Amino acid sequence: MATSTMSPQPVPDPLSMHAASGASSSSVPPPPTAPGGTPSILEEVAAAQRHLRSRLAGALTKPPPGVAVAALPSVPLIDIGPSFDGTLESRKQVASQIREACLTTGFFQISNHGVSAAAMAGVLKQAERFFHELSEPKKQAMHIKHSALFRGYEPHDYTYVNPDDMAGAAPQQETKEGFNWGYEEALDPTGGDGAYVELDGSRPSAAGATATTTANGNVWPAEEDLPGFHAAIATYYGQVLQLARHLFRLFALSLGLDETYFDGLMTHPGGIARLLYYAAQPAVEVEVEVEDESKKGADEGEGDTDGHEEAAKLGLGAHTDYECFTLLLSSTNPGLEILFPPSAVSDNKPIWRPCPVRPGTLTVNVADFLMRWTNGLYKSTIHRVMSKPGAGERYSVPFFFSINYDGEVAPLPERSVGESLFVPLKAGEYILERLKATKLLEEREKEKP
Ligand SMILES: O=C(O)CCC(=O)C(=O)O
Ligand SMILES: [Fe+2]
Repeated sequence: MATSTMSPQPVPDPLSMHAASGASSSSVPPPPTAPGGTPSILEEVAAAQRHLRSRLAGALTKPPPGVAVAALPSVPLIDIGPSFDGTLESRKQVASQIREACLTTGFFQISNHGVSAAAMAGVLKQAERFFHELSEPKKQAMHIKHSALFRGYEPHDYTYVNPDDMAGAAPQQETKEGFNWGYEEALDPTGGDGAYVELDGSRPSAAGATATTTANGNVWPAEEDLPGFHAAIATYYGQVLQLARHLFRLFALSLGLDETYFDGLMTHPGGIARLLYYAAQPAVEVEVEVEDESKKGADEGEGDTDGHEEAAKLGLGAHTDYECFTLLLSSTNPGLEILFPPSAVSDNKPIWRPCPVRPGTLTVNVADFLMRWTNGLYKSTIHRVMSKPGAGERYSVPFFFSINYDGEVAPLPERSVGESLFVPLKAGEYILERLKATKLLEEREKEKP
């Protein structure tokens, strides 16, 4: 079991906290006071699950009667183009918009981000080819059960991002299928610093490499099976990785830190990425409720007033992400939903809202490691994917940006985030434990020594 290096301290419920300064304190309970002892990452994993469960209980799926969609929280769009113009002034101006989004929704979308339209279209096209053109035996040969690091092909029912979905009276299978890979120096436009370590602290070993498995444990389809696949993935990954480094400098500025504050922690960053596929669900006949026009949404991709929500299938269970932040590219079919925290406008209940579809943008969300590092100041917000009948298939490419997995993280300065309640730990240890918790219980049993 991975445990963090820490002195005995209470275990805060990381997702229920608000920071000493600046955080929006939307009905968050105080952190539980644990009786002495050494808290472990496993306890934090359990706390995250408890938080998820409590937020899901009583969550609204529709605006309360009489509340206009426009009055509900949404996902801001930030034009980050000016942050590339070479002036600190412009970078600070973009950083302050990022700060506002991180303090409130924890989600924002970015335009003029520098990832080329060709790279985005290319990786989405490869996602389609992977799930439709590669034979079942070839996919199964890359099954993630062969990887200690969750690399390769993930059938829809092997992991449950919300473990509660696999248990209880009404277990719900996710519809998603995935293909996962991680950081490699060969995919990093900077070439890295030669010091990459994996989630579990291991160093890539050439001994493990084969024609389709790289030294760091990534598994790729053979070139003859999907010509051009690897090249398109590498192009997109390189661009999105560099964008993530740029964004992390803006995050540093947004926290009132020097913009190079995190630089030494992203020389060989963790960067798991996935191709995700949500199969189309056949259209069904539904009674369509006639809505009051004034309640209709101004957001793109609303799509939640069409009466199909009851028949929707769970694409990916409700969860928060684990790393620092996620950069998500998706096809134009809607499906991503965000659980906004309780507020007066939603009767003080959490409320599910669709994430707007804004072609050409990338969606950014704060994840749990950054949330705990910022002492709860930046919000890691629950989200899920629902596949609605007749909405067509959906592809997405999340990129989960982490600092170097072996980077020991000290609390951020008190002037930025208040007096931190979090204990230092290594990013890799934390993320690996969160990933393990998504595996089917029987799979975890099998792995016990
Ligand atoms: O497919 C999507 O739109 C979201 C994916 C996601 O939230 C995840 O993989 O963590
Ligand atoms: Fe996610």
